[in-house]
Amino acid sequence: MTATVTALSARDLTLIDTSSPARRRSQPLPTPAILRQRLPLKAALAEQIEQQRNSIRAVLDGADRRLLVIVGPCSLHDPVAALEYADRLAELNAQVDDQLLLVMRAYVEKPRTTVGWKGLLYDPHLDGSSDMAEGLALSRRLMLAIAERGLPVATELLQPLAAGYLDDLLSWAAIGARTSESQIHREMVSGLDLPVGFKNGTDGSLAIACDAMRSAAHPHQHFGVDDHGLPALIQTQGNPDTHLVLRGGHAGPNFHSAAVAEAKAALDKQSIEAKLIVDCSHANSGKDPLKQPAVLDSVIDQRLAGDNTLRGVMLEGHLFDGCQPLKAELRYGVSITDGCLGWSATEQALSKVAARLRSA
Ligand SMILES: O=C[C@H](O)[C@H](O)COP(=O)(O)O
Ligand SMILES: C=C(OP(=O)(O)O)C(=O)O
Repeated sequence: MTATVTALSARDLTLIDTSSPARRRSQPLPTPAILRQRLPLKAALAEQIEQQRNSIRAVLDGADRRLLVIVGPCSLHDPVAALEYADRLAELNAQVDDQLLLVMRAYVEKPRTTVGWKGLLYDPHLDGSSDMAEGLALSRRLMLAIAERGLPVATELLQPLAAGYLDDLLSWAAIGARTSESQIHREMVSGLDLPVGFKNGTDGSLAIACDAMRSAAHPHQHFGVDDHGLPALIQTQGNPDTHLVLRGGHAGPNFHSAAVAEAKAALDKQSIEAKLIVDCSHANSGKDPLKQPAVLDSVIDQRLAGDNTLRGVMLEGHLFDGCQPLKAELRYGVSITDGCLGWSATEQALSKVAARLRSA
């Protein structure tokens, strides 16, 4: 029976009448194994990524006193602009890496409050054609290119079925505010060999992220698909490298010292060590990207005042300030999802942080 199933090729699968319900149609995609084979991760780059994961772990554990900075576009939509951003970030990295551990946001999946463009992985031509086979390949190519520039790659893992196409390239991942409470995401994290941040809920709830960390630290047995696209019982070992990302909530920001103290108390209640990342964007900036440097400054003030549980920050930055609606004529280097801080303000803000930390 197993032999029959595993012998089916992608072409055979297209010939099977799956009697799709009227509201659903399906189209085969390459499996994770096939995509990884087509766009392989070479041994030297795999070694670099392993070292970068360890460096991030060391910062989060407090063994390395640098500040983790996860920075980059809200979403990647234009490969040329994404790589220009990566080149600039790699250049900045050379000047600040004594104080900051820079990681580039390479977000190819976007969770939507209702509907909207769901990211490069889903719709790489930005026109609703949903060429997901190309989206998967392009996402992998871009992440490889960013990693080849020496930068650690971060992304949000939104669709667990998509993780297997990309997770070997990641040094850090987020579970977003809309999915931290999901058992399926917690199970997935439990099987990932990389540091993962759980965001507080969109309503500001810390408890769901604390529960998520405890769940993801455990081994799980769960339903999934293997690298060859076949249904599988997945058995995970538990992930010890998770942490809380404070992103604010409906009631307002949660980066001020009182909110940070509240987060630490919530973690302490569940006996989880506090290793905090503050997302300077989203509800912490009231969705005004230009307010991110002020949030960043406040985090650095708290760190310099002695709070060494603040181990990292996240910033949404692109080549130019703001955002634009997704339409035919797009401005180069401007986000098509949440507003971002432009490169010059980002560079200035991060250079200032490095200088402040250096002279502390
Ligand atoms: O960071 C991105 C957005 O805040 C998130 O994807 C939700 O976006 P939306 O509210 O525009 O759908
Ligand atoms: C969607 C994001 O964040 P959050 O889950 O906090 O809304 C993001 O960082 O792109």
